[in-house]
Amino acid sequence: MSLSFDIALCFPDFALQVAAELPARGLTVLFGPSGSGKSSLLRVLAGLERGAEGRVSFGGEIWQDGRRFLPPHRRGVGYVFQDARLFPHLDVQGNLDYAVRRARGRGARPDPDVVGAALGLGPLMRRQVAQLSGGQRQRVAIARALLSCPRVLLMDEPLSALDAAARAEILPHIEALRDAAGVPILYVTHSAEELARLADRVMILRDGCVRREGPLAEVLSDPDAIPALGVREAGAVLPATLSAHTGDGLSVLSISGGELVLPRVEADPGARLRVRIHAHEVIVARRRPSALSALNILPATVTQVRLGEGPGAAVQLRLGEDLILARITRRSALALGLAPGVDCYAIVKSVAVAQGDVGGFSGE
Ligand SMILES: Nc1ncnc2c1ncn2[C@@H]1O[C@H](COP(=O)(O)OP(=O)(O)OP(=O)(O)O)[C@@H](O)[C@H]1O
Repeated sequence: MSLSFDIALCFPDFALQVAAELPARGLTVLFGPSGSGKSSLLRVLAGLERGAEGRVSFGGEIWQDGRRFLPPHRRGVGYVFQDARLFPHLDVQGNLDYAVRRARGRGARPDPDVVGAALGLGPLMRRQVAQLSGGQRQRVAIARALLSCPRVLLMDEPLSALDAAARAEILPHIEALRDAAGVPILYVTHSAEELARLADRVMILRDGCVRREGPLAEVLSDPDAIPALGVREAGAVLPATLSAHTGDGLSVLSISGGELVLPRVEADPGARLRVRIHAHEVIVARRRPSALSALNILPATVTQVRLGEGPGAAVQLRLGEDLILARITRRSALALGLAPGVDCYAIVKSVAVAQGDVGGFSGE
């Protein structure tokens, strides 16, 4: 069942006005600068902002409309915060059992063993909360939210308090959760890496309003989305299938526009993946270069060119059925005569795609 809302919330110095419909399953990333209203929107949906006006409904059930207001505990929302907020006097099993007890009578409950396995909690069940690392605590918090049988899962920067190693450890678990949870997930982050790895859909908020909303591939390949993502972070995400590993530490991925050779990707041949290609790592050539160190030289066609006000230009390229972005200088875009319809080559260094840029594919 989908979650739809059209809400307004006014604080003395800030106004939030957002309307959207989240599909029945899949993960929507709410992305935007600090103070754009991301947490406030989650709080409204959870029923934690009595001052919010407008309408919120889930499937056919009205959560909020005019004077009607369903309190938080009757909405069936799972909430994961930046800090895990576990019960410190219980072990991991005790924390999960609490969620299972709370969920009683709320319909189909996920199997605790399956959730525990998906989040890698098996060996941790008898540990006290104080004996867990930050990443482990967050995994327990996510499992607990799921076992409470939520109809919607709200995750507010669940990885922001963790270091890079803990984030890398937990991201594959959230990918698995996204594909298995079967409920709408709204996930707040400032991180373009989490956005690229996890989102099925993206909603970019700024100053309390939605600036852009749509499927991940569409938003990330849009030159207009670059300012919202930041020029160093912008880049498209391509679906890929791992074809083979080579003897010299590389992996070959098949994409709709050819093959990508990357540093070894830890997955089995046949695995469906998504690969993020940073716009500033793509070089554009009008002729196929030779004697070049870069391993990926892919035939492409220019679909859009946006000249910036400064020295930069954003070029959208079609590679097979997919779109990628190249961020080059305005001078190069003009010198090469790049314009929609022009055939060219997109050149991507293998090592420009890091481990964190390759994630599990979501069966959208
Ligand atoms: N209870 C409140 N009373 C008054 N103003 C508030 C209240 N809660 C939030 N605000 C204001 O609303 C705006 C949006 O805050 P919110 O926490 O939703 O932003 P955010 O996008 O989640 O930011 P961050 O990424 O820093 O967490 C901010 O200007 C904040 O100061």
